Amino acid sequence: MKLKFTKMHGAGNDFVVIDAINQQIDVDGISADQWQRLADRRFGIGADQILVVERPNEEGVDFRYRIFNNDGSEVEQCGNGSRAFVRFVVEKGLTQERSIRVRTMSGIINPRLEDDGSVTVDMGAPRLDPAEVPFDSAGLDGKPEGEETLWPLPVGGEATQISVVSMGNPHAVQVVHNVDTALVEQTGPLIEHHERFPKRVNAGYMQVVDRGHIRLRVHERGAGETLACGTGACAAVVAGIRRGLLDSPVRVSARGGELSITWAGAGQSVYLSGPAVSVFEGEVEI
Ligand SMILES: N[C@@H](CCC[C@H](N)C(=O)O)C(=O)O
Repeated sequence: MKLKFTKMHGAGNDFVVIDAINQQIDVDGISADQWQRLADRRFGIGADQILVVERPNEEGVDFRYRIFNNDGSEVEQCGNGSRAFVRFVVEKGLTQERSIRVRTMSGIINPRLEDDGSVTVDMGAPRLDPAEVPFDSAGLDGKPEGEETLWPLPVGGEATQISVVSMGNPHAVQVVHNVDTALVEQTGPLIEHHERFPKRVNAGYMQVVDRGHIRLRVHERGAGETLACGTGACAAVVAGIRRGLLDSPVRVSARGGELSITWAGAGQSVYLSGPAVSVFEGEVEI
């Protein structure tokens, strides 16, 4: 089967975007191996995630957005991808609107393409109950810090203090002194596969620069460390505000670019802003 695709990125988090509206594709018939090959940087196009654009099967939303990590797993949410998504559907003429409602596996999000080409996304409210992440906290002695609970997660023989946040997808966030020297490659995979996270987890490492600025690295579930993670940025800022370390809005410096996060507190939506760029188009055999 031949597929037309667009290669895009948001702050260096890169995507293969596939239009499954104008192409007849049996998305559920594509195996994890085939997604992996498409995303492979040597044998395929190369991407952290593959994003599929579909018509919704319900009223009140404009599109259905499906997300596959480069290990072939389908996941609930992708923040940077949602910015690429709205840019793609506008540029391809799939909508006349610049603000759209999009169904993901974990709910409805609302990305808006601004006149300067940047995108702001209403990502919905964070879910803060550990059971919703999901995180198994049974028997762990969580310590309150501000409105947040810090959990002592044993990682590589050390008790790492983590916050757990769901942005539709699961995140474990820790504060580090310096992101450049944080042991992301070593501990990221251990946290991702930790037995306390039954659906695995994205592991975030946040350095607080000041109350309105963090530096962030994220080892992503199913993709390894990426140059930026949109939901990871939302989760880190939510955790930082709840711990009393940050005030909204917060600038997030990732290795691939800058994001901005706004959050007014519990029960409120998190807003993610940043770039979305088309790189090239092509056709691939899968
Ligand atoms: N890059 C993303 C998140 C993609 C999904 C994640 N790896 C997961 O498995 O939950 C973002 O920008 O949010």
